[in-house]
Amino acid sequence: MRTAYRVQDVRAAEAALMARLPEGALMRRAAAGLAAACAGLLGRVYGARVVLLVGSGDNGGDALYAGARLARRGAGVSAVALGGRVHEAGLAALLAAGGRVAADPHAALARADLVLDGITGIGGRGGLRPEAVPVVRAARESGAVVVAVDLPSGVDADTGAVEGEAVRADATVTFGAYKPGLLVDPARAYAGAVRLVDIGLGGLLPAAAELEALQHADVARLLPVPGAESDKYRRGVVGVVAGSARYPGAAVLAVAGALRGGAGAVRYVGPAGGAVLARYPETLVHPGPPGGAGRVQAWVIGPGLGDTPGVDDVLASDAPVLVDADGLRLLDPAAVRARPAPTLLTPHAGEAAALLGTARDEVEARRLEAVRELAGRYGATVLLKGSTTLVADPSPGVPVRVNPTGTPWLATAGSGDVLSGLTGSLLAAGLAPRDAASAGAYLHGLAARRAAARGAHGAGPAPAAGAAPLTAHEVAEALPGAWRDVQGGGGRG
Ligand SMILES: NC(=O)C1=CN([C@@H]2O[C@H](COP(=O)(O)OP(=O)(O)OC[C@H]3O[C@@H](n4cnc5c(N)ncnc54)[C@H](O)[C@@H]3O)[C@@H](O)[C@H]2O)[C@@H](O)CC1
Ligand SMILES: [K+]
Repeated sequence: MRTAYRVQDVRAAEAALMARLPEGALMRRAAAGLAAACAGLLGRVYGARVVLLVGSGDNGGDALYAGARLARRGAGVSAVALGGRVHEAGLAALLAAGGRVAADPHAALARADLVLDGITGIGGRGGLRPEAVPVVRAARESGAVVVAVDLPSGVDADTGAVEGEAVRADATVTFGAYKPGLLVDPARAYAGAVRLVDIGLGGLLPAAAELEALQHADVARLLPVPGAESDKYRRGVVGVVAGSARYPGAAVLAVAGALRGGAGAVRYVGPAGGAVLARYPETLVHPGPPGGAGRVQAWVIGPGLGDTPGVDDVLASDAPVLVDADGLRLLDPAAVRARPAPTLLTPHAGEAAALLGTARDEVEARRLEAVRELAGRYGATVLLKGSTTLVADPSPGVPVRVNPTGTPWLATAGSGDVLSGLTGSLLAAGLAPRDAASAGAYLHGLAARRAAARGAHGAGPAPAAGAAPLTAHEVAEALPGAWRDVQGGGGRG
């Protein structure tokens, strides 16, 4: 599991560690890790041209010390100062190692092989300052590898928000712990490949992280495994209320996901039973209303409903309920809060904005705040879909989960219906809402990657390149392969 911590928690841990160590020891550790990562990216350090963008704080100090290490190994290193002052000891170390201050920043950048962005780290406030913008653009356009020190300068470490311009890095070398902005969009997209350098903060960070990203082994532990005694009822029956005369396909896709989520049976309720049975004869179908459909351990309601029939009926049940799409319209916070069983809401940014009474852009810009706010308001677990899908628990202090398997290929019609069915099925199989949502998002993303990489049915690890457009059905059909990937472990714990 990857965990990310807020700046105040990272600073507190650093302060506690610094009190036990000689002056400057932490920065030397950080700089050593940073220089090693740069050397790896350069391949050959001797003769390489490195430019340091140096702000006025310790982030610039890290860049200067790392630059000194690279200069000692034969790199040509020059520093461009962008703040009112520079880290004095760091600059002295660079000069002593044979580095220099760039006479002409733009000329230095034009010839650079690698640029280290040490403008701001966790102390940065607001976006990039105007004077830094042309320099950062020149770095990006130079063709050099851009490595962000701790964080891409200009992004908000705690929220992942990006105001104005920020450094677009190929890689980020972060110290001590991940920060939320490295895992949540929009900032995550600026960070490139993120590498964590251990500076010894472990044990000094709070017990509960701000953010968690599950990996294969974590998801494998959550997935339901049928016991020898299991029958379909013990494995859980998921009820799917979806589709309409106008949108029968949503019913078929939600059922397609539900059949691959570990529940023992899928009960479809609604007017699209014929279309569902034609594709999945193993489904139990009922025309409705949901109250008369028979026993279920969890409900999914919303995909393709067109209107909101059955929502009140389902919310009145004492089983866990997943509400998606049309089911989210006009959803009353008081009715959700009053439920005796858990509720899981799965909006995309537009639906989340409607529930919060704000604009979609606002939600996109501040995803972490939006998902927490919704979970608090509805007293429900909330899965906010998007390029970095987030899952928030209604209890404060519980880490938000961020899904690491997302892919732009998932932005395809009907893929959300598959996710609803899959996640509802995991709920019916007995997973807690937060676990069902995060395991569902993880498998769904992995399935999309598999399907985009080489069609739905192949086995074995998916290649990284050569992806092609995919349909929601292919995502559903790739789910069993995604389960096998996760259960196989692949060493990605
Ligand atoms: N505290 C520690 O123990 C360690 C800190 N380290 C480094 O220190 C960094 C934090 O250092 P600081 O607290 O000095 O903060 P930063 O260096 O991140 O930034 C603060 C400085 O930048 C200026 N600044 C703020 N916003 C700005 C903006 N938008 N544009 C330009 N300048 C801006 C401030 O006036 C201040 O001088 C970490 O990100 C990490 O790189 C590492 O060396 C590891 C150890
Ligand atoms: K930086």
